[in-house]
This record gives sequence, structure tokens and C-alpha cells, in this order.
Amino acid sequence: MSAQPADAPRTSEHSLEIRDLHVTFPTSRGPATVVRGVDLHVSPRETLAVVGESGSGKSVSMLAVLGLLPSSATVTGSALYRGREVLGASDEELRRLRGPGLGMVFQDPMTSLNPVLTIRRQLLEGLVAHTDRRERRRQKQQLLQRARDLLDEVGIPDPDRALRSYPHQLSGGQRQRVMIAIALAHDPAVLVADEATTALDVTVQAQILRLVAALQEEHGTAVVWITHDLGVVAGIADRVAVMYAGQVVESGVTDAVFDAPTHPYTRGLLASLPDIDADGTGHDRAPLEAMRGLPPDPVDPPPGCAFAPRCPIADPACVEHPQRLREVGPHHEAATRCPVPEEVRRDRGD
Ligand SMILES: Nc1ncnc2c1ncn2[C@@H]1O[C@H](COP(=O)(O)OP(=O)(O)OP(=O)(O)O)[C@@H](O)[C@H]1O
Repeated sequence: MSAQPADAPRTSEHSLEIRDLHVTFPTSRGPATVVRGVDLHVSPRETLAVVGESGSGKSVSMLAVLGLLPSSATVTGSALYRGREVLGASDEELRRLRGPGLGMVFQDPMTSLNPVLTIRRQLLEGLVAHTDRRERRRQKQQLLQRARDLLDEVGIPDPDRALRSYPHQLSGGQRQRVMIAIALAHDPAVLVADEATTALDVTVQAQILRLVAALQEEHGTAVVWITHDLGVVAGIADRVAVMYAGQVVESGVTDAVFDAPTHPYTRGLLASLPDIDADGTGHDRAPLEAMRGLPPDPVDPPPGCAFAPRCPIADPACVEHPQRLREVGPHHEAATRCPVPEEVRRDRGD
């Protein structure tokens, strides 16, 4: 991975602040730039939801920040974690930063947990990562107790049994809880949850969401939810960033984005949701993929607004000129030359 490291800590009020992030992968057809100038930030106790259809660059953005992309990826821009630059940091620096640092709960615990290691091994690995060898031996019992406490904290009913188990011996919900425990073992300032709830049934999903909210409150953790699911967003996110074709096309406080969606892509996403319950657990939602057409080819992105080829109201200027995020309301930005819709301005009393 290539990026420009910065040495000294800089000031940032945010737990994580990403600026002008670009990620390019080599492909047989040429370089594919799948993240194109992303800016995101999240503060202590805040929940940011990053939403967008499959392939929009949500996961790659966060993997870049966590230093988890293959070395073939070219990464540029800046990511300040507690004011410290993490893009381009050495493995050693990243290990140090990750504990206490950034925690990640992956899309599918069945593939992120090692199937041939017990939960005890996997959880202790997280715990011992930042303790030296002598300490480690001396503290073995203490670490085991910490592992039990962590499992207890995430609501595993019999921590000792869980510690002896292999991943396949646990239910999907329990595996998810173990993943959260492993992430918490690093006492992260930022927890990144990547589609963490998709494989779970609705009741377990709601329990996991409540669990993360409680942990967030207690530990002051900032949470980034990466999701397709606008129902989840409405219920839990303070702010939302909508990604399309490697760019943030709209962002703001959740109510502002839901009440006054301005980018035609966001408007399309919301229009495809027949109903979102006030508590955000609505299940009548349609998948994002329901929108007509396909996103652009990252090897050959269009010069103008990336959504223009699919946009029902694009004009030639949209096709030709790129759009930057601009303020469209209080705590609300959109990358579009579309005017704020008339009905929205009326509702806002503009
Ligand atoms: N290692 C890689 N090499 C080449 N291309 C990659 C690699 N990893 C991801 N990509 C591409 O980057 C783009 C963005 O992928 P990413 O996983 O970030 O999308 P996403 O928005 O998180 O989608 P999903 O919700 O399906 O995970 C996709 O086109 C994907 O094919």
C-alpha cells in the first residue's frame, strides 16, 4: 500500500477523520479507482452510517484506514485516528494503534473467525497482542478472566463453554457477539461494523444493535456502520453518508438526509423504501439494487456526476462536470447541482 505518512499528531476533534481518500486496484483492464476523494468523520459516542449499494466502496474505504488492503492497492489521502495519521503507517505502528485502537466487526463472522481455533485462542490472541511475553505468562489467568468478562459483557450466557467452542458450535448471533468481544478486546475508540447484522434473523439483529449502542454509551466508542440497510440507518445513526461509485454523494445528520434528500441517488434510495418504522426496524424495505441501471465502471469513470447515466433528471452539464459536496441545509451536504427540491424548501420554510 502506498500513501503519504504524516509524522506528528495533528489536532482533530474526531475519533476518526478521513480526508480525500482514494483507493486504486490494478486490474487486467487497467487501474480501477474504487474510492474517489472520500471525506468522512466520526466523533466519540457518535454513530455514522455509511450506506450505498454493493461495490460503492464502503468496505474498501474502511479497510484502507485499518491497513487491511492487499499491498497491490494504492491508497492516498489522510486518515487521522485520534489525531494521528494512520494511512501509510508501518505494520508495527498500526499494531500499536489498533490496540487500543480501531476495532472491526466483519461482514460474516463465519469467515472472519478461524474455524480451526477455539474461541479462547482467538479471543486471547486479541488480548495478548499488546502485552509482552513475560507479562503474558504471568497474566494468563487474568487474561482468561478478562476473556470471560468480555464474553459476559456481550451477552454470551455461558462464557466458559463458549471459550472451549469452535465457531461452528455457536449460533450465528453468538458468533456475532464473539466478534464484537474480539473487537472490544482492543478497547477501540472506533468500532467499524461491516454489514454485521445481515446474516442474522430480525430479533437477533435488534439485540446486536442494542448491544453495540449500550457498549458505545459505556465506553464512549465511535461507531461506523457499513450497511445497505436504510432501515438500520434510521434507527441508530446520528449521521449518514451515502456513497455512490466510490464517492460520498450526500451526508448529514440522519433526520436532515431522510427529511430533505437532495441528491437524486439518495432520493431514489429513499423512494424505494415503502415504509421505515420510527424505531428503524421497518422490514418493508426494498433492496438498494432495485434502482434501475448499473453504476459506472471504476476503470473508466464518467467525467461528470457518476450518477448522471442513471439519473432521471440529468442534463448535459451533469454529464460533463464533476460535482463537489456543497451545503444544502444545516449539517447537510450533497454533491449535486440539483436544486434543493421545492417541497423540501417549503417544509423547511426557506
Ligand atoms: N482486492 C481487490 N482487488 C480489486 N478490486 C477490489 C478489491 N477489493 C474490492 N475491490 C473492488 O472495489 C469496489 C468496492 O468494493 P467494496 O467492497 O468497498 O464495496 P461495498 O460498497 O462495501 O460493497 P458490499 O456492500 O457489497 O461489500 C468493488 O468494485 C470491488 O470489486
